[in-house]
Amino acid sequence: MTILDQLAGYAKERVLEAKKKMSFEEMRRQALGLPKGSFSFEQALKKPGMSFICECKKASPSKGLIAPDFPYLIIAEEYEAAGADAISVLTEPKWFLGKDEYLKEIAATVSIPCLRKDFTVDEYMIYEAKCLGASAVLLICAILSEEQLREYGNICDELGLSALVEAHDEAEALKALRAGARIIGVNNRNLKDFTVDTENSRRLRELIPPEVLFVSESGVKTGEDVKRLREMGANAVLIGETLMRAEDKKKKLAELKGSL
Ligand SMILES: O=C(O)c1ccccc1NCC(=O)[C@H](O)[C@H](O)COP(=O)(O)O
Repeated sequence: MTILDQLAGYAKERVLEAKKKMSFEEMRRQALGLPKGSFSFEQALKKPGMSFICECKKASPSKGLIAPDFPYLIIAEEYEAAGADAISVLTEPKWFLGKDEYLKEIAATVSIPCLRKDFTVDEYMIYEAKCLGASAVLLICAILSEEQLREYGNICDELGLSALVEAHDEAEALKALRAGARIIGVNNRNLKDFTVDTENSRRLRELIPPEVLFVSESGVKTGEDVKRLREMGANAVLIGETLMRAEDKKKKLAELKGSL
């Protein structure tokens, strides 16, 4: 069983528990009662040049504990002040030590869009993301059928949320396109052995039409990486560990933007 299977299996258990606290009907009712979102995440990625999605992540399956102290609100404010275009907030509790509260508080504090970075396995999680203040959710091709990608994309459209549809290989990128994805994230991390190769973005970029926003995820460490990804046509980079480990996040983001 891959780590993704385990993450998806546990997400299904979490949804069952969450539904005991608030029913699907009630969660949906509350989400639909909120003002429709303005697809602000998608808009943020449409600006000319490279957009930066900066991640708040305490731990991960591949790296274990990354940030023992995790002043998530300060980190989010630093990202915003440093010129991040959007913030990715991990809410998965077991392997990433994330919490829904992190997203709720960050989204209420910053004015840039927030992505709920979690392992969406049920439409309940999309309505929940809206109630937590997210502007976008992650849909992973490896754990969702094409039909689910399409259905969940429609729910996002109804709520005004953006869907970042994640692909790891050619077959998944084509599946995302068939399902109507408007933003495709290519993960450079091989989730079987955790190796990272940003060339994965180059391989898949060619398959994805220019009108579909292209996000390169994972393993971005230097300004040179960012420059290379921009040259290969990425609209945005999603950066976690490099920023989380940086003492001075403003300086690190400036460095990453520097060579553009
Ligand atoms: O990072 C992991 O170990 C991981 C394992 C299994 C599923 C997902 C995983 N990471 C999620 C991410 O997509 C990254 O947090 C994100 O792309 C940022 O990556 P990085 O800049 O390398 O921290």
